[in-house]
Amino acid sequence: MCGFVAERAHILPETARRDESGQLWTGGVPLPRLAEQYGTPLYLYDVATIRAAIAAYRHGLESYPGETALVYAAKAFAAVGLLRLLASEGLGVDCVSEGELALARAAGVPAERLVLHGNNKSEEELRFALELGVGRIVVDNHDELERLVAIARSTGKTVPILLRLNPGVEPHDTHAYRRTGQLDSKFGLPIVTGDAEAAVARCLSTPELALLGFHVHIGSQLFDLIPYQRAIEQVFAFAGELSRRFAFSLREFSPGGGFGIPYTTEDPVLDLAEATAQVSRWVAEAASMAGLPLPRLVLEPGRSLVGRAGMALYRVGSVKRLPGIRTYVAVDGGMADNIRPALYGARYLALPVIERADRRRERVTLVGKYCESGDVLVRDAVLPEPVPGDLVAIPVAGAYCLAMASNYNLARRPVVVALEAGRVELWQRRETIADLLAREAGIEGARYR
Ligand SMILES: Cc1ncc(COP(=O)(O)O)c(C=O)c1O
Ligand SMILES: N[C@@H](CCCC[NH3+])C(=O)O
Repeated sequence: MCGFVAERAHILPETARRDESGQLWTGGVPLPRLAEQYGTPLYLYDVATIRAAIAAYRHGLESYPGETALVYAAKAFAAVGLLRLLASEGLGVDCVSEGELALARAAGVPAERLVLHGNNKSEEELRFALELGVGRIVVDNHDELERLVAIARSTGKTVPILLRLNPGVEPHDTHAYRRTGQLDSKFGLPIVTGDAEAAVARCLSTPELALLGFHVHIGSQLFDLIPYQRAIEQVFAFAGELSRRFAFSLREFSPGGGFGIPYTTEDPVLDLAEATAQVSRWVAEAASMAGLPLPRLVLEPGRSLVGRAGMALYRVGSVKRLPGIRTYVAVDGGMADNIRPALYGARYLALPVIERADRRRERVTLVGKYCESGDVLVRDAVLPEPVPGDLVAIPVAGAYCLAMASNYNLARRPVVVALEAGRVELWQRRETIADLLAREAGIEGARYR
């Protein structure tokens, strides 16, 4: 691995390297060849990086003296190929819609390893989840609870649930849009207002509901772990209190997901194994302080399992130089496949897929091809003086890029491949124009060519 890759090792997939000719490789595959074969924009996933992240979580969970489980938050990125891989590694899947549930089942994830989340689950979603026999429904609010009671009564099923609590803890080190633990949030039953307790009482008086425990998720892209500690303390103090007053025992607890990952070389780095071990210890301590037996501990990471494994490849199509102002380098993707810079001001690095020692380096603004001035991928990319035809890679594109992709300007969503030990596995083909037209009414049989 040359210095260029070494300096960026923690934001590149684990298997990334540059060969002597300057070509970037991942998973034993030369990326220029990959782009040639599958076209661009292309999203690749390095399987070794995903496996390493799972191993780090498992290692951290060894610090917990009770039963544990890992559940992947599919909202970060969902594809059958990925969910199959995760299921084969023993993970469950957190879903937030019928679509995600269906995809997970299609991938063969056992229903009992599925968890249904959401702050406004429809009756159809709840019924579908019960039909599948999902392992947990995480109830977010009173209205949902009543909906679920009615469905459970009509189907005669007992529903295994967790209550999502709002611990009233605000993580400050992330974008406001990614905070969920504060009282002023649409998510969860607040402890402080008595809503959580009312929901527990409702569950305990409803034989169709099997209340197994509590869930909290305080936010995403978090590096400071102290808010986790405070949320865990809140939940266990509440659970301890409940267990003294009701026939309630906390059998399961999930502190959700949310661990942050670096996107650029300036971002902090959280050691996943250490952070997991820390949270595990806090949960064990909080249970002991509250005089409760150890619950099953369920972690629910999304971004930190797949973010670093993913990389986007684009091809430059036009270069516009405004001397003294800036150089716009436009690639063949942009905000339709990665809305994060526009939505959160998220920062990324751009790397040349082929290093060109013969070209001077130029600071440029990497933009997409969509009809929005805000369609900027990287504001201050440094690349070998770009020309049309160049390939550009954006690392750490594995989470919440394609997951939030749109068909803006009727863009076709990119192809997705997984790379491992020199093998390429197609996870999702590129969307076709026929896919885009398929939902249109009144054009059956019409030709577009
Ligand atoms: C309930 C829940 N669990 C898990 C996650 C995964 O979070 P992250 O991708 O930050 O690990 C999210 C997303 O923020 C979430 O809302
Ligand atoms: N989509 C967000 C995070 C939200 C996590 C889901 N609750 C991101 O890209 O950072």
